Amino acid sequence: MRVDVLTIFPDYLAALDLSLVGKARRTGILDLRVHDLRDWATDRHRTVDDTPFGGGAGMVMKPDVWGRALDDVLGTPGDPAGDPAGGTDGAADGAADGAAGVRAGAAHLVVPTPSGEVFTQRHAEALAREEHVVVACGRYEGIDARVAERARAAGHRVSELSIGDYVLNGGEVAALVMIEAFGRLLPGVVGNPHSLVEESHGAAGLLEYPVYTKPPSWEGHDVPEVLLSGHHARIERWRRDQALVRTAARRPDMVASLDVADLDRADLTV
Ligand SMILES: COc1ccc2nc(C(=O)O)sc2c1
Repeated sequence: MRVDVLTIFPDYLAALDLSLVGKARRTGILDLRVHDLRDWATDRHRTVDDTPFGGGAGMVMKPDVWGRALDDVLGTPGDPAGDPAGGTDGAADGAADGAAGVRAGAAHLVVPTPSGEVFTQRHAEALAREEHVVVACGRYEGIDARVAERARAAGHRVSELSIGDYVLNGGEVAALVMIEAFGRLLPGVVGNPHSLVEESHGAAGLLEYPVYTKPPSWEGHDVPEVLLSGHHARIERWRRDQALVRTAARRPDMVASLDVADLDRADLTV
């Protein structure tokens, strides 16, 4: 999988050299390239912003600079120079803003923005199935709206996504979050793929149960007996019940999509 990140702060993405995503880069699972948007500016000050039409505070990122950068990085759908050979239109619904007009093999453009759809594990799963993702990190008051419009018109899937109901100073932190979230789902990145099922927001659709390790008793706090019993069926049931209780208590919004039979059977007194 190829991921390109465009930003005026390339060093912000240095964290992606570390840990599992860094290992995925070194082993070739993830081809991650970070670009300085100012390389596509044409004036000697490498200007990327200008005043907003209609007035208002702050500056807006210039469409021409982004257009040149995205032409180089997104490539033209079906153009081997721009997209990895054999790119498939693999993004499932949910990660995009409508499949209409998307061309097979076109790179998926992700634009972090506070005005975007909230990024969830479902988006991560869909993006992990893409061959080529480009992340456009905005700064100032944002990127001229015509940039996303032009990419859609060229046949690219464009997803404008927010990592939550708060506002950051730019798209880089959101890019780090999203790239880690979908990068870790790529085959071979996480050692034990089964752990992807049981983790919070994973395939089970629940928050994760509490975890413990040695010592069995620590400063008067004991590990639940069942986990020391060696009775795997009881342990599995206890973990499932804990996940249900936690989800019901902390994320009632997630409970709606659960299997009612599971809820009925659960020992919610745990
Ligand atoms: C100007 O670019 C920005 C500014 C704030 C911001 N906040 C985000 C969020 O996901 O909360 S993405 C993002 C991009």
